[in-house]
Amino acid sequence: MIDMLIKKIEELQNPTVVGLDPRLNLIPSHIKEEAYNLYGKTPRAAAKAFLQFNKGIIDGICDLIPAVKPQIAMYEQYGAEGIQAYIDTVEYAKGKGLIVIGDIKRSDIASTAEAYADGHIGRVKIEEESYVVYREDTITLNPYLGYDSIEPYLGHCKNYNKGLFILVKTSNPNSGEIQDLNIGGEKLYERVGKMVQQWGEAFIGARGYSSIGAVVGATHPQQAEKLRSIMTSTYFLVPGYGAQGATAEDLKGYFNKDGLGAIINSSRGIIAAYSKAPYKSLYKEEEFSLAARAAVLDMKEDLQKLF
Ligand SMILES: O=c1ccn([C@@H]2O[C@H](COP(=O)(O)O)[C@@H](O)[C@H]2O)c(=O)[nH]1
Repeated sequence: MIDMLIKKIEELQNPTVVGLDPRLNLIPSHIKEEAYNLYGKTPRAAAKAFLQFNKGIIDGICDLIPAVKPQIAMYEQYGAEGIQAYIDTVEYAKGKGLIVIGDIKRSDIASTAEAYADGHIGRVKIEEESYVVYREDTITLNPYLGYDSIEPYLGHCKNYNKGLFILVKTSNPNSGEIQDLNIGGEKLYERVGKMVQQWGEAFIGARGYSSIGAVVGATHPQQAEKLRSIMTSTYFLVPGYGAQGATAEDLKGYFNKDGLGAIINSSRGIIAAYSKAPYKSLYKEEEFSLAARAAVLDMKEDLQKLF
């Protein structure tokens, strides 16, 4: 998986990931109105509107970026219809050649983790039949239950060429309350980083990086620099650029000297570009897809300053 991702990053000269985090207040009115007219103000309408919006966004940016990251919470809140919109979004993005990072942040005991692993990156078995359900290429996991909670996913990474991004240092303001705790002379996030690096060693691809990556927030550049030095072959998925305030200047320490090692996510900053300066005055609401494209091109240019 990781070699596939690196190949796309290099071809496109762009380490940008676009987060597909639709919310009703970010969906242009013409899409919402059409869905409400057909389905009423229902969870079904929300799900249909999300899918139509996502297709527009994906069409506008699929030739510019290597990957998208749908955030499952946005879909799950609407129940079965929402989940279907998530699955259809994954399918549509893959059909357009994008790598899909499912931001699902799962964590549970091994026997339950097996079910998550089978559904998202493996196969579910029904008697002698087996089915692929969610189809993401890689998913996010929370490691705080320990190795036995991660292990069920690793076999699927090998067997089905999938990947993981495991939370190490998250972008939220209070992440330090737990993740920066001192434990025997080091920080908890450093210890977790070392563990993720070690779990990933059996998954290193042709380019020297592992398919077992880490989530390292863009809002914590000092911690990221430390992690970069510990986790030399681990790819970082970096959320926090844009809407959460991180800028390209914060991101230098997330990359290795080869210019690789990190993919930078922006969700609201891209998908809602049409509603914000400077794009709002250049694009109509109906042109949300063009506005997202312009925002991706600007982000690419911004990140290129780093190299
Ligand atoms: O540490 C983390 C882990 C995950 N996220 C997720 O990334 C996006 C960020 O969205 P923006 O609109 O670009 O702020 C969202 O899905 C988060 O759940 C994160 O922000 N930080």
